[in-house]
Amino acid sequence: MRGLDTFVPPVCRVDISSALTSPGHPLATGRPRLVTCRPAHYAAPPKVTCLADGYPRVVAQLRIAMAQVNPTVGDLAGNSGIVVEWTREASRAGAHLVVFPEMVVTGYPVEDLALRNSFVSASIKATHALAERLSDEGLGDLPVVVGFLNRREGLGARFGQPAGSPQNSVALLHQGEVRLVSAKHHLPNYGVFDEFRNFVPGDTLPVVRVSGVDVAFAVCEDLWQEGGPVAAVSEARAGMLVTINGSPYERDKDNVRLQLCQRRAREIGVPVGYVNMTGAQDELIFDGDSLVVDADGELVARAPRFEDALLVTDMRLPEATREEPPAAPENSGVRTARYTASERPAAPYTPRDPVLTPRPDPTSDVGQVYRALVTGLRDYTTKNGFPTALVALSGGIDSALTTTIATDALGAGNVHVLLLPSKYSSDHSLSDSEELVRRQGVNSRTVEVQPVVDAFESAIGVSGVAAENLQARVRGTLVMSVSNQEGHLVLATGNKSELATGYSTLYGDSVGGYAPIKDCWKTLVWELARWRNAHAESRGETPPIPEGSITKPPSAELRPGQYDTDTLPDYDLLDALLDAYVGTDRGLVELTAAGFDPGLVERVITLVDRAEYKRRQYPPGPKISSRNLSRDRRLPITNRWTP
Ligand SMILES: Nc1ncnc2c1ncn2[C@@H]1O[C@H](COP(=O)(O)OP(=O)(O)OC[C@H]2O[C@@H]([n+]3cccc(C(=O)O)c3)[C@H](O)[C@@H]2O)[C@@H](O)[C@H]1O
Ligand SMILES: Nc1ncnc2c1ncn2[C@@H]1O[C@H](COP(=O)(O)OP(=O)(O)OP(=O)(O)O)[C@@H](O)[C@H]1O
Ligand SMILES: NC(=O)CC[C@H](N)C(=O)O
Repeated sequence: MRGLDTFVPPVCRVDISSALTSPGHPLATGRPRLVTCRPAHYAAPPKVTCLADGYPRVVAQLRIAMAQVNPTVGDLAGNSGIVVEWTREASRAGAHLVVFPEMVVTGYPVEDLALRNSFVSASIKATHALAERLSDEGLGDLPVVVGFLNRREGLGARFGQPAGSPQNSVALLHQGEVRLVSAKHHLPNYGVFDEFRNFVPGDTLPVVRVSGVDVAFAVCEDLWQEGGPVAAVSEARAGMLVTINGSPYERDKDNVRLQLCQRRAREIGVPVGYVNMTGAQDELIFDGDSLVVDADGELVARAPRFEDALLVTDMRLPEATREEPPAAPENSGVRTARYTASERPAAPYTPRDPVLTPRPDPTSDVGQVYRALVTGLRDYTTKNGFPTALVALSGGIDSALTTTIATDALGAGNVHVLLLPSKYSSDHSLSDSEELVRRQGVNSRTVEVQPVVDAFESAIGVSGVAAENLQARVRGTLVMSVSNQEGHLVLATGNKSELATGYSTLYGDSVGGYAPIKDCWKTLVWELARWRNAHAESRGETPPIPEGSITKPPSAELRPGQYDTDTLPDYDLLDALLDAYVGTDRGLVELTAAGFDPGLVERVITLVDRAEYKRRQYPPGPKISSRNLSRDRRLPITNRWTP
């Protein structure tokens, strides 16, 4: 039995060319969210493409629409509605083909919902209903490619589902029917992904002949791995490869994706289209960034980031010449193959090419992180049905930035802040908070915490760190009570440096439903605040964050004259060390060899390892790094191993 690495799947084809009429529409312009691309070479005489067999191909024209949209997990009806709406837009734009992201019908990732028979059945039903609805609404002639959750019949042993095993699949909808189905071949199982737990792999390459061009499809990770469907594209003599993706945002990943598409296009000698989703799902943010590269790897078209968009691109592609009957089995196009334990899950992709391409997106790296955080907060809040958010505002940078992200995501009217001074709060704590409230126009109220702290103290008698933490816990209780009473989502304000070292109070400042900056090192928190203020200034607006909140030395203000640097090293050094430890799994020996002081390394490693229990209880928050402190890094709490 061949392993996944070398397995080249058979091709399943469907030819729908004859059913298609010429689009005959001019490219629509000026429509909202429609990005049309007419690459320079479009107007030039068609290039004659020579394939591996040396035969020149006639060149056909294909107008392909890639819909970068924001589905919601589990909202099958809402997601189907999105597909219909954007298909209509693609039809207006005269597209020959419209392609949606990975598992757009169910939302992505569905995690263990994939293991529920009822959910798989609902997804299959919704996909068939979607094909019918598209036809009923006069859109049946336009081939629509969607990702959905399917099942492989007769292969249920591994998942204990008599009806069959779940598959992350792609479907072609055309003229009221699901015409072709095929499943993702490479299942990512690293970082945040658990697809080997949830799906069985597919074993076919789907190829659709549309307007005379053979277009092959693959699903996300299939592009990242050697072998499998992408390797079969040349053998299938397809004229273009289109991948449907649910590729989460990480800093610097846009370049990696572009280079990957470029490399694959050169390898297989045909253009590559890449459609990704937008929005956020729990901790993951999807930044869109859909793109098309030609057979030489040149960037032809690129959609905006973090925004829904329809990327319409005119391609000149080799016309399919082989007289070949569709090879798809009668109904689904899926061939069954025995799944064996020798098939391994996909390994992480390591870019091989040096980063040569200049960053095409003009937005700065920090600006992109900021947009990602806003997207994450907006979608978590709205998709979970919260109209408003609540932050405890201390005048420090963490709560100031958290409030600002909330204001940008939800609007000032939907953001509430509590000012909760205690006897240790500095004057600037209140004045900086009040200044932020004035600048942003959020809803604010002040509650003195001291009487409540005093009442607790007299009831149980606490001292030292326990007394310090009591203030934080009283604040946490007040914030949760207001949320409970009024229905706001509480935002925890902890940053990644605090989470890593355990520098927060359990059931105190760590309470909340969502933690917008939990994947941002403290040094990045300052950068983000400066970026946001500079961005406002560049637009002639008042900077939203008071300068004092950015420049003051960080302090928990739990006792007089307390500063973070009393117990933690300077944040530049701390963050560099934390990034090396958390981000790369290096231990004491390697970190010391890298130049960090051995005593400091030992101290920091101990802090990080001991705080695992706190991190497990911390709210979810948007992932922006290649290794967050949630699913990207899974460590035991009970652990006597020291690295
Ligand atoms: N393995 C484990 N599994 C489950 N629970 C475990 C545990 N180990 C300890 N615990 C429990 O955890 C509790 C101790 O944790 P906790 O109550 O949080 O308190 P603790 O970690 O002792 O102290 C909090 C630290 O965070 C600092 N802080 C607090 C607030 C804000 C900021 C800031 O600047 O933002 C900094 C504060 O100055 C102090 O250094 C104990 O009750 C202990 O029983
Ligand atoms: N006086 C206060 N009023 C309201 N909330 C407070 C107050 N002090 C602390 N908090 C809450 O507790 C969180 C932890 O704040 P703390 O002052 O301990 O240090 P921090 O981690 O540097 O945060 P920040 O930079 O926001 O001050 C704050 O972000 C805020 O949400
Ligand atoms: N959905 C997927 O298969 C995602 C995996 C892929 N490597 C990515 O992050 O883009």
